[in-house]
Amino acid sequence: MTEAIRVGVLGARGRMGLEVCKAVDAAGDLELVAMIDQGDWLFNASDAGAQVLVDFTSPDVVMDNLHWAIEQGIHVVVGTSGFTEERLDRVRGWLSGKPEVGVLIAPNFGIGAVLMMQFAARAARYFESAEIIEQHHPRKLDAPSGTSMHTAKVIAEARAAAGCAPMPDATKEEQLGARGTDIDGVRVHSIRAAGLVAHQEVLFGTTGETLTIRHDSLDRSSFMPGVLLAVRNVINRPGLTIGLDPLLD
Ligand SMILES: NC(=O)C1=CN([C@@H]2O[C@H](COP(=O)(O)OP(=O)(O)OC[C@H]3O[C@@H](n4cnc5c(N)ncnc54)[C@H](OP(=O)(O)O)[C@@H]3O)[C@@H](O)[C@H]2O)C=CC1
Ligand SMILES: O=C(O)C1=N[C@H](C(=O)O)C[C@H](O)C1
Repeated sequence: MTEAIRVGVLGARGRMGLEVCKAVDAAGDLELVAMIDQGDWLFNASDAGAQVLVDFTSPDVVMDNLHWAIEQGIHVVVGTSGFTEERLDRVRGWLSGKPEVGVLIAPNFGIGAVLMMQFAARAARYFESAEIIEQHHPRKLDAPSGTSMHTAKVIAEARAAAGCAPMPDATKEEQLGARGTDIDGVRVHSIRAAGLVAHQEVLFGTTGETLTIRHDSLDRSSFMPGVLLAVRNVINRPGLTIGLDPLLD
């Protein structure tokens, strides 16, 4: 019988961390060996022999955690948001000194959310306008969401590759924030309201028609199949993997 993969969770007492601990614990091929949260010693994870760390902490601390794990030769699955191109380049730099280590960073582990981003990229070239409306629970620290920023990026790349003209928008006078924020030329609007979990609409428009692509995470369990898929694969994927797409394909 193959040995279980030893997994440590960072942010283990948080909303996502708790769910990940339950999911890892319930998986026969994985063993939960470390639960680490604010104030705990990261070396608890290496002392426990963790082969993979799962990070759901905060954008403020995730880079330090990642750097430490890569230095220790521990593979990492990251769900924490806040990854700019500059941050990704820093991770690539750290990995160049540890080529055997795998890091998988996904803006969203929901399979439906991954498909929503793929569908949005596919639709992007056929519409004059594209705007994103993301909605989350009010305890979320960052806006716009990592998912919406990644979606804006893939839409912008698809539009640039197809040579699309700039989106029409005659706005001349704007109250601050009325048109959302501009991410790679795509407007992103962030809503925070009690009762929500994680939701996103991508609204496309062109002459005489609109297309709305919507995804809803109604419960944090929606992220778990994607997280477990990443944990099982990251040990055989040295270097940096961004998003779940290569694992699903
Ligand atoms: N990629 C995806 O599919 C998803 C990503 N996310 C992202 O995951 C992140 C976490 O979200 P969520 O679980 O809702 O947030 P929470 O605030 O509920 O959880 C974060 C946890 O991390 C702890 N923490 C803070 N600093 C450290 C540290 N240095 N080491 C270990 N633990 C630490 C926090 O402790 P304390 O509260 O004491 O600060 C808290 O318990 C966010 O960036 C969110 O956007 C969320 C859902 C899905
Ligand atoms: O904080 C959250 O809850 C979520 N964060 C991620 C993001 O910023 O996109 C993923 C999902 O939207 C839930």
